[in-house]
Amino acid sequence: MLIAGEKRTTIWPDAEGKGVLILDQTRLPHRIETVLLRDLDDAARAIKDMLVRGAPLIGVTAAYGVALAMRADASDAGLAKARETLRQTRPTAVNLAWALEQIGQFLSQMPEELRREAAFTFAKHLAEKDIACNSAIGDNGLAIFRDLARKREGKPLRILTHCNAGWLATVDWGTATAPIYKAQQAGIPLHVFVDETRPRNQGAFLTAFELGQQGVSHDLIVDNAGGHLMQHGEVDVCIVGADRIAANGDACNKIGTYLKALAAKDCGVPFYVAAPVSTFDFALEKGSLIPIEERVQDEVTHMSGEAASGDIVTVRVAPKTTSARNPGFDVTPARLVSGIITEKGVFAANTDALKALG
Ligand SMILES: CSC[C@H]1O[C@H](OP(=O)(O)O)[C@H](O)[C@@H]1O
Repeated sequence: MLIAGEKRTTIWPDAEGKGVLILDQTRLPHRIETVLLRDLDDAARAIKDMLVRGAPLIGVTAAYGVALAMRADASDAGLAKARETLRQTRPTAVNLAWALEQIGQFLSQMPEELRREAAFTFAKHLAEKDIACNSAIGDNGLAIFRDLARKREGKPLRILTHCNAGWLATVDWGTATAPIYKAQQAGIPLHVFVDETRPRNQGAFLTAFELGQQGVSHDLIVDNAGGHLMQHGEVDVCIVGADRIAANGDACNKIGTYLKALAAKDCGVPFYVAAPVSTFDFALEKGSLIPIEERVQDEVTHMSGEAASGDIVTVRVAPKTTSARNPGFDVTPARLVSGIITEKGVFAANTDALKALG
């Protein structure tokens, strides 16, 4: 359960064996609520409707979704159906396809009668691996933050991040936030500028919530303020997550990331992408080939929040006659990326060393 300072987690098997519990991220920050996923359809819906989100967490949830499916039908056909149902939920984060391939290969090699228990064991393994992986990303990113902090001569290191690549986007630690939490633990003074990240407000709702829970100094900013702060020397480093990274280091992340990278380049601010190797898609030579999820218009024409009554409400903010475009992600070219922080180390984009990870 997520209590500041105690074990953080976003997904865990129900102790009574009824299914898998998740933190319902559509209710944060106003409500801390869990949802029990009982079957494949529950898991698919949780990913598609973003009760769980974030590339690594989507992958782990999909693995648990396969495990839930095996309880109903552990046949080859049942396994194929589970993989296809979950694959169709969201197209951009490659961790989804990666996790389904991993658990699919693992289960297809064993007799049906063993798959039910083995699937849950494998999903738990992926979850534990995610935690270790993100902790290593944190350690590798901490080295960068230490170097940058030295120039601050005791004043806070000022970090800008976009969307939520925090522990809420993973099983724990996060990717972009892992170096932040490690730096906090190491006693490095820091302050984080949190992009609100329209339209789903993952920054305002999730990253701000996380940092508040952990006691990390931060300011929420509108998405369009980041360039101004960088122009005025108020940002020392940008760090973001990723949903899919092409073989050349082009990084696909939440919509608006590309604009931050452009501003960072123009202002001489280091711009880092933090992601596990499982977020790389080495089959794609460049980022323009990454499928970009187009989500529903209502996410743009409406906003949700907590009313004075304490109810969570959604209101229309655009005229009824106004349509909307809602691409969920954009691609930051490798030339704008200072480095990619992985569990295996920090790599310059578009290099042979990076490609050798594949
Ligand atoms: C650690 S991956 C986080 C990544 O996923 C988010 O997308 P979404 O909230 O739509 O799942 C966003 O792109 C984050 O950077």
